[in-house]
This record gives sequence, C-alpha cells and structure tokens, in this order.
Amino acid sequence: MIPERVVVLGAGSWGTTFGKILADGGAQVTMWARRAELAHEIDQAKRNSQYLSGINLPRSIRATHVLQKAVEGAEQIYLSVPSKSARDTLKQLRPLIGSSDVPVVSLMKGVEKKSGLRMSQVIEQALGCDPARIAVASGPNLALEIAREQPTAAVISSSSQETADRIARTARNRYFRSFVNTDVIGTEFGGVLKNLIAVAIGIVDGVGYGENTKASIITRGLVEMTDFAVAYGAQAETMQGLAGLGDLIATCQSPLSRNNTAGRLLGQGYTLQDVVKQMEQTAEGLGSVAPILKLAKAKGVEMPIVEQVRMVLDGTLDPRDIAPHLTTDDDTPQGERTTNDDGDSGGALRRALQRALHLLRDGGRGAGSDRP
Ligand SMILES: NC(=O)c1ccc[n+]([C@@H]2O[C@H](COP(=O)([O-])OP(=O)(O)OC[C@H]3O[C@@H](n4cnc5c(N)ncnc54)[C@H](O)[C@@H]3O)[C@@H](O)[C@H]2O)c1
Ligand SMILES: O=P(O)(O)OC[C@H](O)CO
Repeated sequence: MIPERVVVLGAGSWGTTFGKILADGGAQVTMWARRAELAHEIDQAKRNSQYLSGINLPRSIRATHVLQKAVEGAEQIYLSVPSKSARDTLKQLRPLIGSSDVPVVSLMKGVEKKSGLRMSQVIEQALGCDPARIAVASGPNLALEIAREQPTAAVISSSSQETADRIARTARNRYFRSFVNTDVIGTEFGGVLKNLIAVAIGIVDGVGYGENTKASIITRGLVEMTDFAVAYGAQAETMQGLAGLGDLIATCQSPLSRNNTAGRLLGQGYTLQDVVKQMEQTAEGLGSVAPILKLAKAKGVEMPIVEQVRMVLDGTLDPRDIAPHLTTDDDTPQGERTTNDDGDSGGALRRALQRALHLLRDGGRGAGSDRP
C-alpha cells in the first residue's frame, strides 16, 4: 500500500506526538512549526527538546516553518495548535488548499472563546468545507506517555463513517489504536469538558484533600459532562467511552496533565495571572470555563463543579470550599441516578427533555433543578 502523505500543523507536545504516531504507522509525515528553529530541530535532529524532552522522533519525519511547503501534496491535514489560534491558522491554510477535498482532522480540545464553537465547527466555517471531510481525534491521550510508546487508545469521529475509518487506519500503530464513532459533538465536548473537571481535581489536590473528594468530583463531573453534551445533541454513551470517561480518568489522575497542574497551582493559592505566567504549555480548560458556562446557561444545564472552578478563577471562591455540589444549593436531597430504569444512559436524555419543558413553562427565563 502506498503510504499516505500527511501534514501536522502545530509542533507542540501533542502535534509532535501525533506526527510520531502517524509516522510509526507508516505515513509520510511533514510537521509545520511556526518557529523556524523548532522546524529545523525536528527536521534535522529528529527531536523536539522544548515539548518532548528525551524523545527520539522517527527518522522519516520532515518539518518546515513554511506553511505552503508543508501542505503541498498533503492527503490528510491534522490541526494541533491551541484552540485560540485555530481560526487564524485555518485562514492561512484556506488559500493553500483551494477546493481540494483533503480530510482535515482536529486534535484540539477547546472551544472558540468568542463564539463557543467546537473546533470542527470552526474548521467547517473557516475552510468553508463539507463536514463529511472533517474528523476529530480524542481520548485519554497524554502526549508524553504516547511519545514513550505506552499502549493507548483514541477515538476518531466524523459524521462520515468513511472519513473516520480512513483516518483511523492511518492513525494507528503497534502502540496506538484508533476506534471510530460518528458522534462528533460528544467526542469533541468530551475532550473539552474533562479539562474543566481536571482543573477542579487539580484544585482539590492543591488544597490537599484526598481521594473521597476527588472521586466525588470526578463522578459528579461525569454527570455534568453528560448533561451538557446531551443537551447539545451528543449521545450519552459517548461520555462513557474513550473521549468521555476514559479521558476524564487520565486527565484527572496524571501530574502530566496541564489542566490538572493549573488547578493544583490555583489550589495552592496562586492567582489566575500567576498560573498563566507559570504554564509553559497550553491548558485549554482555563479558557473554556466561560464559554462552556455560557453554553450551559443557554440550554438550562446546571454545572455546579464548573461554576465553582469559575469562582476560583475569579477569586470569589476559596479553593478550600470547592465541593461536588454548590454550597448554595437548597436542602432538598437530590437523586443520584445517572441511568434510566433500563440501565442505559438515558438519564441525561430525560433530564434534557425535562429542562426543555422547564424552559417552555418558564418562558425561557431559566430552569430549576432537573435532577430526578
Ligand atoms: N499535550 C497533550 O497531551 C494533548 C493531548 C490531546 C490533545 N491535546 C490538545 O492539542 C492542542 C494543542 O496542544 P499541545 O499540547 O500540543 O500544546 P502545546 O502548548 O504543547 O503546543 C502548542 C503549539 O502550538 C504553537 N502555536 C501557538 N499559537 C500558534 C499559532 N497561532 N500558529 C501556529 N502555531 C501556534 C505553539 O508554538 C506550540 O508549538 C490543544 O487543544 C490540546 O488540548 C493535547
Ligand atoms: O495536559 P492536558 O490537561 O491538556 O491533557 C492532555 C490530554 O487532553 C489528555 O488526554
């Protein structure tokens, strides 16, 4: 089989690791880095010492800082810049790929701050392309572990089964396995929302609380993630999969996680400005809190944990007061159920329907508690 010629835009920790995954799977990979010296180091020394210290990259990987050169002849395009830079990068890309139907894959886990759009929506808008050409990759994918070739799985999602299958066949090798689904909304929101819960867990770690607090927040966090995603059209089962629960576990547990690290610093009493200054890599969760809460409000979804993360970021909540529930909740005991009577994950769907009814009855003013 002739190897696919692929390009990865963005040579940070994840872009470079994904380039390695693709090259180790047999693809001909070109990396695009904004900075000439980084492109030169990857191309010549097969190293990315700033983002993946100690990792040798495959000899076949090429890199350039000239976008036009990078995308020439590309049969698949992977995008791995911070989500706040995605639209700008895509604007530069558009004239270079013209009307070609090359698939574009988002590796990013953020939403656009101003619009609240998911990255696949930004790609669709900025490139003016058919959604069937777009795929997203997500899952428990801490870059450094994968760069060390530790066995890992991810999910590739596209509204087109054919596109998802094609990307999954390319993005696999002996240590990395790609599964597929067609729930793009759930797959993308899983990656965005778990970052917010990981910030909360980091705060808990920073404060010095133990496993009960963390397990409570992770479990209730998954309910928040599911409610939110289902309200926006995702399938609840996606939140039980690699892009939901899988990524939530990895990100909440690992000191390698930048979101977890950012939270830990907040829990130790650093201000948001201090944390942003200290972070050398992208922690998408910090920028996603406000747009996600805005989207949640628009659908009447309650997100008490994410709300408390916002309050810690704003300096209006002492990190020691973070809990799996809002302390201002009323005293009425809340049902825990997260599944329906048949044992499937219909609880979130039911709550979404109840919310819609509340909103209708309320004339759109907002919804009360919709937990069973
Ligand atoms: N690192 C991981 O473990 C991991 C895993 C899965 C998904 N992700 C997601 O991948 C995305 C990228 O994260 P990362 O970990 O590679 O971040 P990073 O901070 O390691 O690197 C980001 C890279 O993008 C570059 N960059 C910044 N602005 C740019 C612009 N305008 N144009 C071009 N390049 C620009 C930076 O110079 C840097 O090389 C994020 O959305 C993140 O959530 C990361
Ligand atoms: O380092 P984080 O917190 O951005 O997490 C990295 C990946 O998303 C884990 O799957």
